[in-house]
Amino acid sequence: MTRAISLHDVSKVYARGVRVVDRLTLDIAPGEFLVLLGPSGCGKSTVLRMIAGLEEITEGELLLDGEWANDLPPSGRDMAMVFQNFALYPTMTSRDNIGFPLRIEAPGRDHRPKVDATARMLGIEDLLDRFPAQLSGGERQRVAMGRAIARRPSAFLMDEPLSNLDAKLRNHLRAEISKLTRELGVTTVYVTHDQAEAMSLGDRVAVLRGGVLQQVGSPREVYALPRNVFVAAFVGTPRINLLRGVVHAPLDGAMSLALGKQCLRLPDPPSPDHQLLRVQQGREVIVGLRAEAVRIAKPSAARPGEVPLTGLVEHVEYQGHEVLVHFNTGSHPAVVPELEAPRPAPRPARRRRRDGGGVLERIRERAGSLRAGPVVVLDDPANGPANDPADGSANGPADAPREPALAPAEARLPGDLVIRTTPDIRLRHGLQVPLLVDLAHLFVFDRHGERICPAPARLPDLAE
Ligand SMILES: Nc1ncnc2c1ncn2[C@@H]1O[C@H](COP(=O)(O)OP(=O)(O)OP(=O)(O)O)[C@@H](O)[C@H]1O
Repeated sequence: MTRAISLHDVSKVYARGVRVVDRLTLDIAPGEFLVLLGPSGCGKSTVLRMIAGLEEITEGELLLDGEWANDLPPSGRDMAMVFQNFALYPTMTSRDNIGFPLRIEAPGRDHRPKVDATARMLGIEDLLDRFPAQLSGGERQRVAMGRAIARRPSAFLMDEPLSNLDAKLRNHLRAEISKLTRELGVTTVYVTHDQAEAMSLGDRVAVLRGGVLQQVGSPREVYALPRNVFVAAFVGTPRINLLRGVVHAPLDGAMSLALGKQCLRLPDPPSPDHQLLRVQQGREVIVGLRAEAVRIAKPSAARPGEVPLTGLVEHVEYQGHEVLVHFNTGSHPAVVPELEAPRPAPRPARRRRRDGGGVLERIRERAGSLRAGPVVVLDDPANGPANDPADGSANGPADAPREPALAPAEARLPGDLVIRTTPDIRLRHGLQVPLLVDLAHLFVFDRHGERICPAPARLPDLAE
């Protein structure tokens, strides 16, 4: 049996009033492999523990196969957990460790056939008589998996099960977990902060930031259509290039995105997606370009939808099958605080507006809190607050400057634009190189980090 797991508006507040999970809604289908992805401390394990019944739910409801389950004891949930620290009993052999949950469930019965079948499935038959201290990390994790699988639970809850293993073993076990859970057809919720792991394992990936769900979708969706700058930057390697830009939308000519010393000219007439950028005229935005959105080629080689740019080579990273080239294009990178800082910054207190608070403002403030603070920081510590020519103080709280920058831009790698190319192209430091940007792969985010191009599924109300 496999089960549906639903979380509706679930929050977790710890003793001292810290809200670590904030109104999380997620429906996980029977047999689905869902990955909870996010930086350290964003609340992933807390969500998993609430599903397991190891942590009380402060607000909201948990439904298992449609039945209210907030107060169901862990033993009544028929779920198995696998942790990152393997959690084996040191004085038991692998056979006894795997058979332990079976003995608890049905004492006195002969569980050898089930234990043997599980060991065969995991390829660990020859390890059954060893104690944990006589096993390698990978072998221990296989035994831990065996213990979770043996009693055929209706759901697996895995909390970073591979993070204590080396890279090669991790890749190998990742493939095994994927194969195994698919064969068993059991609903799996898997926690990780490793985006590559999330992308390769999940049917869907739920990205969390500061306890707030940012986006849930297939790996392809979250990569190709990230809802905000945080998701765009968290998913994909090398990290997406995020550049500060300004929209120029004259009434009688082509629109363009100014990127520091250069600009990207948009086609005229504009595409429906680009047309939506008109309302941003004069405003600062964040331009997102993945490494594959830019190629080295002369303007004369441009295909439809490609526009020129030039870059000065600052650093070349040879990776064997490909080369990452870091260019200086004269633009300014946008900073995403949680991705630059080793630990997420504490959630700052919300600032009160000087001009008092009406109902509309309170609604806006609540919407702001759903985003768990600014996703991106455009204020440059060196140059003072970002200026926004179109945006006077009258534009309301949505446009008001938010909290100051939390991470220095100096922590970044050299250059402002990283692109991927083939190893046969020889480039040296200091060379000026012609580039072509494929506008089909251009993202534009508003100054708060929400995607505005390609157009989001739900267009923001212009009054918001
Ligand atoms: N029992 C507790 N009491 C108070 N705060 C807690 C408790 N357990 C966790 N937290 C806090 O809740 C937040 C979320 O923790 P959680 O372990 O869910 O994050 P995570 O995303 O799984 O992080 P990691 O990847 O580092 O394990 C953290 O700030 C953590 O310090």
